[in-house]
Amino acid sequence: MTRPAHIRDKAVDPVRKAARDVLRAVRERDSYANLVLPKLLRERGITGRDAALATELAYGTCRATGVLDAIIASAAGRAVDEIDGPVLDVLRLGAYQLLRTRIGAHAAVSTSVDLIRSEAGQGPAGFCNAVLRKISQRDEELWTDELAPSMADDVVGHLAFRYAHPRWIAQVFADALAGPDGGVRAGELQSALAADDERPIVHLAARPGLISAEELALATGGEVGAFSPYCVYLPGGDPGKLDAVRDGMAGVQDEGSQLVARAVTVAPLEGDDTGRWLDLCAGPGGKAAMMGALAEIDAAALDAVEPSEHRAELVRTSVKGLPVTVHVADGRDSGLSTGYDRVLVDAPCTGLGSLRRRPEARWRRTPSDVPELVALQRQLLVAALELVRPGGVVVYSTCSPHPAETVGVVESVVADGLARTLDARPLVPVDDLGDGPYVQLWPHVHGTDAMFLAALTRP
Ligand SMILES: C[S@@+](CC[C@H](N)C(=O)[O-])C[C@H]1O[C@@H](n2cnc3c(N)ncnc32)[C@H](O)[C@@H]1O
Repeated sequence: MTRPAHIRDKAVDPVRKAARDVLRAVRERDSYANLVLPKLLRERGITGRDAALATELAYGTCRATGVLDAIIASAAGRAVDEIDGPVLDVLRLGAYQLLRTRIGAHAAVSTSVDLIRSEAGQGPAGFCNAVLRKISQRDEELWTDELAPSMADDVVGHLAFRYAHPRWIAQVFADALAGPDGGVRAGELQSALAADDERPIVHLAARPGLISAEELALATGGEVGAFSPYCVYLPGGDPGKLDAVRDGMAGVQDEGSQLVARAVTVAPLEGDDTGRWLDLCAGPGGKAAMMGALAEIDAAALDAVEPSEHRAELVRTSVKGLPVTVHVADGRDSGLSTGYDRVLVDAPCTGLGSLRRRPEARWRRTPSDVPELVALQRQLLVAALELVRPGGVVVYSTCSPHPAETVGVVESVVADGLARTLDARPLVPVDDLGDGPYVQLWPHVHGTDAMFLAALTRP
């Protein structure tokens, strides 16, 4: 029997309800959790510790979805696609609390049952209660022992389950860590997946020429970054509320991305830098803003290309006041004239290197996304090589460590005689980058997203 509205609403915890509503938007509308949640918290006046808990529950549940589903299916005795969506959202939220937080079992189960009952009535609430109680009988370790392949049979499959990644992505990480020539990081899969399963801290980029990283750290209570001279690590809080961010003195940008943008501007050239710089895939404009600020200091000018009008508008906003011209065009056929000294191709990619910053992304991507992206990446790189002058430099980067998107694209262009690789390691102030000539950053080693970069020139 469904209860009257005033009783229904009373029982529901607003923090869990907010997290549940995010999960629902992700499942029903393919929304991005990190766009939905902040808006929802603002609208409902959820702040402080409650906001932190809602964030942990929503993002944590999104990150762990595939593993939670395997456990729910086992406990429920049926596949998750046979469970009603709204009930599944709450089961995921409850299972996450039971397995991956310190919230007591009683609170995790009862708040979940309340959520279901308020919406769907007593029957589904009873089902939810039974499934969550069954899940609560074991911890995550025991469920992993029960449901994951053993380390002896399948290391990658086991670690994928343990650290909540789809198996194919864990395999991509393993391949990338092994590297094209035997790899210095083979054997680091467990650390890599563990770091990718953590919620990352926010990185700020101090706008070069306006504020130093030290000043920004003082102003925000943050800590100066380890590698990028512009980076500040922010321990917590909403970066959108910081004066420095509101005033355009700083932006939110992963330290790895800062290093890529900077690398383009410090790469040695043959001949003088004539000040013609290009960002061929600019939206939403994080790297264009960094390169534009450095261009201003070096008396250079940056052209920024982006085919999507909406994203081009984001670039215009982020480069306001800088010597940057935004072009709405396809980078493969931009209409720009050749002769650039420095070109960045920050190619559209699977984003497998920044999964930790986009909670639901790992469960949405599929291996079938890769070939089309690789074809586009290659075409963009070829276009960049036509736009750069002889002796100029093209930096090719992806926020993905997938070997097909990184080394595969670069080496296919080199094999066709269209480019020669340069050693990218001296462009990045990071030790321990292996044998080169490429740079592959990793969350578990550098605390950055898994950015790849290669430096190329015309042969
Ligand atoms: C990885 S993002 C670039 C991120 C950006 N450099 C930054 O730091 O903010 C790739 C961008 O390439 C754009 N893109 C997609 N197809 C493109 C094409 N054919 N030519 C140029 N850019 C393209 C996407 O719209 C997206 O904005």
